[in-house]
Amino acid sequence: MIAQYGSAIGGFMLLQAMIQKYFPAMLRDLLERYFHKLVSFFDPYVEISFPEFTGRYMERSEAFTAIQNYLTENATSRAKRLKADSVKDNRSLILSMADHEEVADEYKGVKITWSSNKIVPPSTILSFHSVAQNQRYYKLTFHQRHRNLITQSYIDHVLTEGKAITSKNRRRKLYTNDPQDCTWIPAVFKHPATFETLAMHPDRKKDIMNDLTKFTERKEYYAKIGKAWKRGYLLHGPPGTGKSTMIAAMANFLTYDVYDLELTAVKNNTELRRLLIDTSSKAIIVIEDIDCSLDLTGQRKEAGEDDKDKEDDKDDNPLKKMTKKEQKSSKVTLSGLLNVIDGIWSACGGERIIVFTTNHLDKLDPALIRRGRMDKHIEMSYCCFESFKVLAINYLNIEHHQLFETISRLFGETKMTPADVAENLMPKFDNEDVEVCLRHLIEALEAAKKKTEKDAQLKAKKEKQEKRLKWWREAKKRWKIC
Ligand SMILES: Nc1ncnc2c1ncn2[C@@H]1O[C@H](COP(=O)(O)OP(=O)(O)OP(=O)(O)O)[C@@H](O)[C@H]1O
Repeated sequence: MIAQYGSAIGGFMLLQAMIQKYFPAMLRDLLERYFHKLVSFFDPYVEISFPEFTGRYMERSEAFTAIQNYLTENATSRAKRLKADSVKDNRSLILSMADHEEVADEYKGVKITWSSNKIVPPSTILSFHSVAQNQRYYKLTFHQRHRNLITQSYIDHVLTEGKAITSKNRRRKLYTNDPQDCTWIPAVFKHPATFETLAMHPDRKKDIMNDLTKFTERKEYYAKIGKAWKRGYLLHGPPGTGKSTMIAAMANFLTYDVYDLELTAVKNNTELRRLLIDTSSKAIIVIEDIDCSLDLTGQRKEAGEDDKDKEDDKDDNPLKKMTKKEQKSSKVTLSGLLNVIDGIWSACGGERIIVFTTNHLDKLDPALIRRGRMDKHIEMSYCCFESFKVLAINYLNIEHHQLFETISRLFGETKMTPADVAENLMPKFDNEDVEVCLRHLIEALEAAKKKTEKDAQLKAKKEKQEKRLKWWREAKKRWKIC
């Protein structure tokens, strides 16, 4: 029997070799086509392959990655042979189907089979072509009577879900601009801030989250109204009120990358444009302390402000001097910045959020922050009792305490930034008790209240003196007293 099988296989291989050698290519194609038709007549199953690399330059297929993630999440639990593919956040392994493994999936009552396959290269010599051949692919098999459902709906469902999982699992990046060669330097973005841990009134947080969600869902709307798919946020408020924390919370909420743009390190408008074009979609572009970054108000200076600048130059503070020097070495102008925010360049790339932060809203040029450019102005203000409750959960893990009443009253009487509140709430020693931390905060609030009262008295005294001086000057003029 073995001899018979051997000779049959030998005969078949001889026939195949003769067909390949002597039959013209066209005739060979025709034979293959009829052969496949004959096979499909007896086999009602349809197969679709999704290779790992596609295109002329063999780029990694987005569909392959999406399917891989979909199967990892939905079907891999049923596979018997798994492969640990990569490490997620250095904590857990991502398991995917091993090569030549099969799993079943179900969609609207229809059974579908996915198999993971690999084309083994004929030779081990690595060349461009052998890399192309050494690729994995997923094969989708289903009965031909479900062809419409699978091609028109199931594949879309798999790709959409897979892409959502890809973006959820993706390691996000924090980019900073390199002053030497006008490129972005990436680092892994791992800021733990979320809207849940952000100290702010819950209603305001909800409003911001709704605004962000609406923005991400409005691709078609932006296209319809002929606007680039971008939104500007202006975060303003005193130092330590959580502007940077808010940006991290936004990035974590949207799962976007962050591009931290240091304007003083950008030489001119051309470099600025190049950097902005280089950002990916799903990105938050941040310019912190925009009032200190550049002399963007220069074009609208009022008389007398130049003298003030000269006085500032005389200032001994090295930090202030350096900022001025850096400002002078950068030739980015207000119009250059406005152009990248909402000019023709802003339409390059996909969804993007631009965030400016400032401690001095009044110092900014109105053109820079007008609605349409900076669509949403968010005031980051001093800590209120609602914000304190979030910090109490974050730092002390408590939702209520008998001292909350005193703290609530003190928040109504004085101002303290969330950064200062957080600092006072943080236990100084390992075994420090909750009450001790709350008492620290009460002491700090009372000290702040006293200081505010003293400052108010001094201010009132100064105002009174100025008023008297003014009255005296006018009186001298009126009665011509020398
Ligand atoms: N609203 C807040 N919610 C939670 N933590 C906060 C908040 N505001 C400040 N903090 C805490 O204070 C620290 C400093 O806050 P952050 O850097 O976000 O303030 P900022 O307004 O950006 O300050 P600056 O204007 O000086 O850059 C943060 O690391 C965080 O721990």
